[in-house]
Amino acid sequence: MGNVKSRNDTHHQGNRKFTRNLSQPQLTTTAVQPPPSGTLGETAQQQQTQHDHHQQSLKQASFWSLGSLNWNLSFSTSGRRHSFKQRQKSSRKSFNTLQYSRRSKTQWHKPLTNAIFSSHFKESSRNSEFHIDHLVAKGAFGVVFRVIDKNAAEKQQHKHGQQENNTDKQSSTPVYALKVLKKSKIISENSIQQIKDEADIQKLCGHHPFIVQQIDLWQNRHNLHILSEYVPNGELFSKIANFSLDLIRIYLAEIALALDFLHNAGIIYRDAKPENILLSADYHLKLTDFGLSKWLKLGLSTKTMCGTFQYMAPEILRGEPYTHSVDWWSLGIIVCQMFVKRSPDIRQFITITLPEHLQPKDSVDNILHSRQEDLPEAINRDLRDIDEFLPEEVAALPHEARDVLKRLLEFDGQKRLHSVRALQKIAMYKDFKIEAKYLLNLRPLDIIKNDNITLFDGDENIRSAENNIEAATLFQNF
Ligand SMILES: Nc1ncnc2c1ncn2[C@@H]1O[C@H](COP(=O)(O)OP(=O)(O)OP(=O)(O)O)[C@@H](O)[C@H]1O
Repeated sequence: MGNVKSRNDTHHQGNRKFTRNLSQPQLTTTAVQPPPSGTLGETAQQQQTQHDHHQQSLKQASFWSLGSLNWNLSFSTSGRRHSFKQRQKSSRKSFNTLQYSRRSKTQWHKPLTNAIFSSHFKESSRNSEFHIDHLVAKGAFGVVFRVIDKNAAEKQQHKHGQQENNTDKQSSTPVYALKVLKKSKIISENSIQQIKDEADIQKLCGHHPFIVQQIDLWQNRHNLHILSEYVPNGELFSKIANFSLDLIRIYLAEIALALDFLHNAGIIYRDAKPENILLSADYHLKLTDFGLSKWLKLGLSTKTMCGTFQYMAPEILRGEPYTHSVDWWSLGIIVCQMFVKRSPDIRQFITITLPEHLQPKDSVDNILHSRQEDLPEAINRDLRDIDEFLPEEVAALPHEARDVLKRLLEFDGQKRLHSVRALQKIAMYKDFKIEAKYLLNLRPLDIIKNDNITLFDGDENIRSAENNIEAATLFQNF
């Protein structure tokens, strides 16, 4: 089963926040223009030279220089975004103020747009220091590339050149993930503070072993750049087809440690889902994307409605104030998906709690097109019993698995399991230490092999030169 197929599994449906399909080129890049045919006064030889140059460029596409790209991105406003945030009035006001201040101008004044972000993003551009290796993903505000540090790569080549006949010439290539965000999109979506919080939070917490580390931040005229460590094995469910109890025990503990760390640092994460959980080289987990995270002291509550529908806790869907325990609910949904490859059916629940304009379209359509007598009984009442909501396959799971699911997917946020300390005490973690050091000494790959777990070949869409050209094209036209 390939990578693409896995995205069509039930537990992935309607939950993507970016497109990875690079198979449909849209426009040609500025960096690699096809040779102009029959330009006036051009000799056949000149045309041939240009053509050869073009072919050469195609071959070298895996070494795109960021500096050579035209950074004029255009964002589609119709693009689906599955993580969402209901904006607060106070921040909307500040956006309006910004709009009025530029009313008479046709373009953003460079110093103004730079100044908006300069507290977090330095102005010295580092773009020319990196080659785009390939497009990793397209997110809500920008794109993520795998990039290579040119200088470090050259130094390494030089070193290898001196180590003739060295049997092991392979060493780690200096690669990073570069997230490029369009400033105008951030401003127009009133997300300036959100981006700054994202940068601050990742900077503060990135040293945690199960959180993606931030390396650097900078801006140029049009874009913001977040350089992070590159996590090579992709998203959790894009790579792993099925999970054993032993593997789930490790992965649940790792994400629990990351969330607990954030919570104790005064941060609520609010977007725990498989797309934001990446697999490192040795198949440990790393949490990424702090786009919905917010500074919130442990014990305090907030009420901005945000997240990804499938993973949002009942109290958020009800529009009630909520606490850090919403992250543990999301973790429960992910663990349920790992156990039975299905999500709990939250649609009935959403229908009775979300205001109509916030309901996912398919669920509203399903309801509208159903005859009254076909509507599930639960629609007209509140769901209270967790067994009504969990997939039926859960009943066949071992006791400790059912136990952890019920504790994480507790409807009452206050009763819900919401700390590593509490997790450590339950049956699933008997004789198992939920500590980073202990976990890092375990080898998930051994478990994957021993338990006959299927790994998807996740890199098929990003390796060829053609796809790298499409990556640059997509980047330009995004
Ligand atoms: N450091 C990284 N290493 C490898 N892949 C990464 C890294 N960071 C992000 N990605 C990939 O890029 C995807 C999008 O990244 P991210 O979620 O940060 O972007 P985004 O614009 O915030 O997306 P959205 O707002 O739509 O959730 C991730 O789901 C992951 O697949």
